Amino acid sequence: MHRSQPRRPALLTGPGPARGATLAMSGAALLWIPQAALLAHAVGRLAQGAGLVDMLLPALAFLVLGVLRASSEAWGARRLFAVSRSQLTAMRQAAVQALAARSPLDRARLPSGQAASIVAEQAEAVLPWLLRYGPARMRVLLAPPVIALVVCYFSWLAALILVLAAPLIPLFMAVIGWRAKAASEAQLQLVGGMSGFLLDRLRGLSTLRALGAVDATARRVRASGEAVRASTMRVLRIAFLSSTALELFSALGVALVAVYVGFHLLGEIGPGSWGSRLTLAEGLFVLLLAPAFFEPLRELAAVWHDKAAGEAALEALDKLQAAGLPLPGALQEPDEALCIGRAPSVDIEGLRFAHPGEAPLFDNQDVYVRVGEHVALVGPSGSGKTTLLSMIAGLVPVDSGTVRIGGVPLDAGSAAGLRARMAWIGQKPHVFAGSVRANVALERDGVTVDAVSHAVARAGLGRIEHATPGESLGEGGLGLSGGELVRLALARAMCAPHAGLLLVDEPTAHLDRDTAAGVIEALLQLAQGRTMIVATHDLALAARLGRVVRLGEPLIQRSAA
Ligand SMILES: Nc1ncnc2c1ncn2[C@@H]1O[C@H](COP(=O)(O)OP(=O)(O)OP(=O)(O)O)[C@@H](O)[C@H]1O
Repeated sequence: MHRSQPRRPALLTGPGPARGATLAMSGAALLWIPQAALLAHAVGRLAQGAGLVDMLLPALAFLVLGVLRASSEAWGARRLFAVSRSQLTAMRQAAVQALAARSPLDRARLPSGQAASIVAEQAEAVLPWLLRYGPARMRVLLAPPVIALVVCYFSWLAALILVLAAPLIPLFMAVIGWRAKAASEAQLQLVGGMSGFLLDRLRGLSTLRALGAVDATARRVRASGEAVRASTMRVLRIAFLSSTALELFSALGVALVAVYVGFHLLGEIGPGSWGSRLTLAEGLFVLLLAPAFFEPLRELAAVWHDKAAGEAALEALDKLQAAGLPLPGALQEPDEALCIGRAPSVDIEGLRFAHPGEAPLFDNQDVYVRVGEHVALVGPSGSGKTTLLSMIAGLVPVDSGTVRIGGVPLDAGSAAGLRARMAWIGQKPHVFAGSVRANVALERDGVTVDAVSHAVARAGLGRIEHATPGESLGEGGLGLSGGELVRLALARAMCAPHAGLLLVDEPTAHLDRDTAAGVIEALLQLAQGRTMIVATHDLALAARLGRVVRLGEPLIQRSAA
């Protein structure tokens, strides 16, 4: 697919809120022209025999201009920092919102470790680009042309030397910059890949240990680290090369002007100053302006790789915002006013759905679950049980057909409100690093301490809590058994009294008979007075539910409902 150019931050594209700040920072460089004039004038006067008293006024003016220059730069830098920070925050928010707006079933989403690395770490590279590259670029557009004109007023030959030396610098910078950008992109990709790899392996540490794959994983981590080191060195080499080339050309330019002015003052070189000979003060003035002509170019070169890194980071942020499978109603507040009843019915009509790039999973499927009914959804592996539960939860948009929960059509407008009245109980609930209670409460509004205590006791989680009082559960639930994880999911659902529809995905898979029996009891107790659909291969569980339905057959004839 053709990738569009990354969106440039407004600071670099047009008049943004920080345009004034950038101008103040860049314009400050021009104040060196009157400062140099004062300096040259004072030296000229001294050479003509003036006393130190005559120097007081120029010295004072020089000082005032210096203070003005420093304060204008400081004000601009502070203002630019504030605006750039808020702009970066906005970019991060947009990326996170785009991630949140994608369906959890979207396989094209970046691994969470990589996404986290881009948002938290790589995105920071945008800041130096805005803070240093932006003002440096404007200074290059402003200062050298003005200085060249001023020098030209006194000596066209000195101006010509400056103007001829200048293009060599951007030319070399551009050539080196292409390589720097490619190297920076490769570097960011490597760092992101390594972060993602590390996070995924840390999550699966117990599995790796069980499979005896810890050594192999350690070797891969070492190899990734080595690749990142080599790529960092590549970026640094290019950065050093670019500044060396630049220093060389600017030193040559200044030296040529100095040679010209020196020989001109000695009377060795006549032409180049519009027919009249330069005075000492004029020669000195030209000489003082020559380094200031190259200074912005040197500054730009020093921050050139900031642009490359910033653009690469912006591209990575853009990648996070690429369109994908949407999550219906992702960024909406749940509609509190939706009225679907305490234990809603589920009515699916003419459902058609295919995962992206795959054969249709459902073709004109009808499903109906009555108010308060408990249904077991069975079928061979891959028949679409989990996918169907996901569509009832509004986690993925249907291709065609309608899903109604409690009579309310599930669409982008109603999905958030309907989801707030459902609970999902899966085999692998995500466990956050935190206490058992924090993992049950999940900082949800209205979940009281009493409700959490009650849920922990009813779900049989008290044993883990007492075994590790006040201790944090590991990220991803390391060390928790399959049965304990399902109990945690049950306890979470118990703390959601408004969830009238329970969607349960294989709650007893991989559990021994006794544990499974305990989970089934807890589940049935939780489901009292609620509608429940359970995807399962467990015949013992299916037998305890009101109705068993094979996928591919209508759950109930609509007329019989
Ligand atoms: N996020 C996804 N993206 C693409 N295809 C998917 C996705 N999730 C599932 N599938 C595919 O859809 C089909 C149905 O999968 P699903 O998990 O819904 O079946 P299931 O009946 O729940 O299976 P099981 O009993 O093994 O859990 C499978 O072929 C699966 O590969």
